[in-house]
Amino acid sequence: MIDEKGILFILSGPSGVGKGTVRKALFEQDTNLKYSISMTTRAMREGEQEGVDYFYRTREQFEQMIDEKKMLEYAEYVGNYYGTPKQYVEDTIEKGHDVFLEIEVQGALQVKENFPQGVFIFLIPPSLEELKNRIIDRGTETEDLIMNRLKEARNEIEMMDKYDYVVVNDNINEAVRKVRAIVQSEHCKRERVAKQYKALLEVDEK
Ligand SMILES: Nc1nc2c(ncn2[C@@H]2O[C@H](COP(=O)(O)OP(=O)(O)O)[C@@H](O)[C@H]2O)c(=O)[nH]1
Ligand SMILES: Nc1ncnc2c1ncn2[C@@H]1O[C@H](COP(=O)(O)OP(=O)(O)O)[C@@H](O)[C@H]1O
Repeated sequence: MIDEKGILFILSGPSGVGKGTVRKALFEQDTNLKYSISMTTRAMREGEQEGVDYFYRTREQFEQMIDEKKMLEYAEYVGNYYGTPKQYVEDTIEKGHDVFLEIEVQGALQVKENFPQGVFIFLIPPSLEELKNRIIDRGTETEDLIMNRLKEARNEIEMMDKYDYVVVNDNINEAVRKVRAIVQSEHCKRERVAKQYKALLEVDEK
C-alpha cells in the first residue's frame, strides 16, 4: 500500500505506573515504531548513553531550545527539564513512520494542544495502593515525594477523558499486548485505509 504520513503515539500516565517498563518491553519486540529520544537536564545514570536514553543538556542549552521553539513539549519534573525535540518527530512522521513518545502527563497535555491528531494512551495502575508499592519498590523517591506523587496521580487520573485509550498496567505482558493492539487498530481506521486505497486506485488507473 502507498505510504501515508506516520502516526504519533503518546504513552503517558502517573509517575511509577510503569511507562518506562511498558515502553522498553514494547521496543524489545519487533516493532516498526520509532522512539523519540527526549532531551533532559537530569544527570546521566550509570548504564545510560547520550543519544540512546536521552540527549543530556545543560539548563542553558535546554532553555535555548525552548526559546527557539524547537520543543514539541516540555515539562519540569523533580527539578529537571524533560522535553521532546520537535524536528525528529515532524521529519519522521512526514517520512511515513510512526513515532512513539513516553512522557509524563503535563507534557502529554501540551502535545494534545499542539498535535491533536496524535493517539493518546493513558496508562493507569490497577489501584493507588499498587502505585504506591511500585514507587516504594523502585526506591528512587523519599517518603515526602512518594506522598506528593500519589496526590498528583489522583489529579492526573482525572484527566483520563482527554485520552483516546486507557490501559491498566496490571500484568506487564498484557499491558504491552494492549498497546500493540492499539497501534494496529489505528492503522486499520477506515479513514486512513480509505485514503491509502484511493491513492492506490489512482495509480492503477494510470
Ligand atoms: N514531558 C516529558 N516527560 C518526559 C520526557 N522524557 C521522559 N519523561 C518523563 O520524565 C519522567 C522521569 O524520567 P526519568 O528521569 O528517566 O526517570 P524514571 O522515573 O526512572 O523514568 C518519566 O515520567 C518520563 O516518562 C519528555 O520528553 N517530556
Ligand atoms: N505491570 C507491572 N507489574 C509490577 N510492577 C511493575 C509493572 N510495571 C512496572 N512495574 C515496576 O514499577 C516501577 C515503576 O515503573 P517505571 O517503568 O519506572 O514507571 P514510570 O516510567 O511510569 O515512572 C518499577 O520498579 C517497575 O519495575
